[in-house]
Amino acid sequence: RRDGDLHIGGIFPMEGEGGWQGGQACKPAAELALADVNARSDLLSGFKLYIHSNDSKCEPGLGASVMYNLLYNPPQKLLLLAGCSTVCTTVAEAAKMWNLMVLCYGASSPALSDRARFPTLFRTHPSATVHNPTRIKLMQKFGWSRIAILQQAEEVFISTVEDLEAHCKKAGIEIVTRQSFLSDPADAVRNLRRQDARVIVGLFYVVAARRVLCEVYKHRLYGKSYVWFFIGWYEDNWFETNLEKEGIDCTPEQMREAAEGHLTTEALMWNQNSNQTTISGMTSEDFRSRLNEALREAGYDIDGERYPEGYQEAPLAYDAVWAVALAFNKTMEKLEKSGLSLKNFTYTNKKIADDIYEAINSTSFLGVSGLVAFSSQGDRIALTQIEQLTDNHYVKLGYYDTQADNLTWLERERWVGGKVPPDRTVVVNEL
Ligand SMILES: CC1(C)CO[C@@H](CC(=O)O)CN1
Repeated sequence: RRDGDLHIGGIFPMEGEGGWQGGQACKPAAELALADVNARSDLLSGFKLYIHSNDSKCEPGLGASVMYNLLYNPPQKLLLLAGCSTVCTTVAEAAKMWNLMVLCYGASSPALSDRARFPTLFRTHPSATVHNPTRIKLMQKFGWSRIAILQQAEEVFISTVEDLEAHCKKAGIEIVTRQSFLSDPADAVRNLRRQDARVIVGLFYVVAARRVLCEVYKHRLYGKSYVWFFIGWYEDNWFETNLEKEGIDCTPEQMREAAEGHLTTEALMWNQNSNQTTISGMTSEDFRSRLNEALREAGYDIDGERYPEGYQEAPLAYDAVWAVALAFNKTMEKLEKSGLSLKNFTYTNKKIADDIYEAINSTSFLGVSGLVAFSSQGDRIALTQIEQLTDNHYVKLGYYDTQADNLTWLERERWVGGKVPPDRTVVVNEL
């Protein structure tokens, strides 16, 4: 019989001004998973898993101090869960000194895909680069081989664009111009028109996206001769809210007109097949109901559509705890063969750390966020979803499985001009 307790650290972004406060929904989701794995007699039998957590406010410094407090206060922790790219960068860079795995449920930065800097990092949240093969696939599908890029000067978008450029080069797609801006996109948008850009990939946070869209309206860089790729994880009506508050001098009608027809790409975070039973015995819709119940109890007005931040990513946190439990289970079985257990883990014991690494590295299970598996860089392997804004609401156009290079297309796209916009000015020779 094995008995005892297994402890991990949880660093959740709950409050804070900047960044992503996704811990608000992700912490409750992780706690649901903790209850579920502890209720399973066939998992970690004889052991109970505990999460000791604190708020990072999505600030790397505070995240670091939360980590030190977790490590220098008993009981000893076996692994760290964390959210936010900035916090994961700091925590994952330091954790290797304690032989600790770090599992990030809310970090999209491409910079984290680096085994040299982050040898023990895994993430159930896909890298922002997961959009790029999908963008290329769509360009090939619609015959666009001449594109432009408009990006906000933020680390996550800079490294995503570098990855996109590499994909374009490989696919023989020409980038006629790459414009970036800090916070005011006016000049950058004007330059797009000068370069006669027609197919434009836009990479910016949602506040900058509203500024871009108003400039696009003013420069008439929309309609039947243009195609915009935006990021798909903004809130649904992002282009008509907060206009006054953010000093956008376009009306909701003008914003809607400029937005009509744009495409979006995003990583799938909720298993699409809603009646498929996952490892927990729940479907992703069962999970949604349980999460909503937990959030109501925490005081969120879910029925009034007042969702906490991180709701979209909650399945990633839920599945992260399952990945830990399954990896510990696998490690325990292996250690038992040599008369050891996870209770023998210490911060200086690289041997057991390597066993835990191996176990996480070979993860493969169906979670509420879909198939959970990691690349050799510890990145989440995920499907992407493509949508188009038609008559002011988002229509699902299809899904893309990069690994299998399989595009599921629903034939629902509609073009303002009734046909696929060309990627350049088409000269019609008079006969
Ligand atoms: C899709 C998004 C909003 C991207 O940023 C992640 C947070 C981060 O990368 O810091 C959370 N999920």
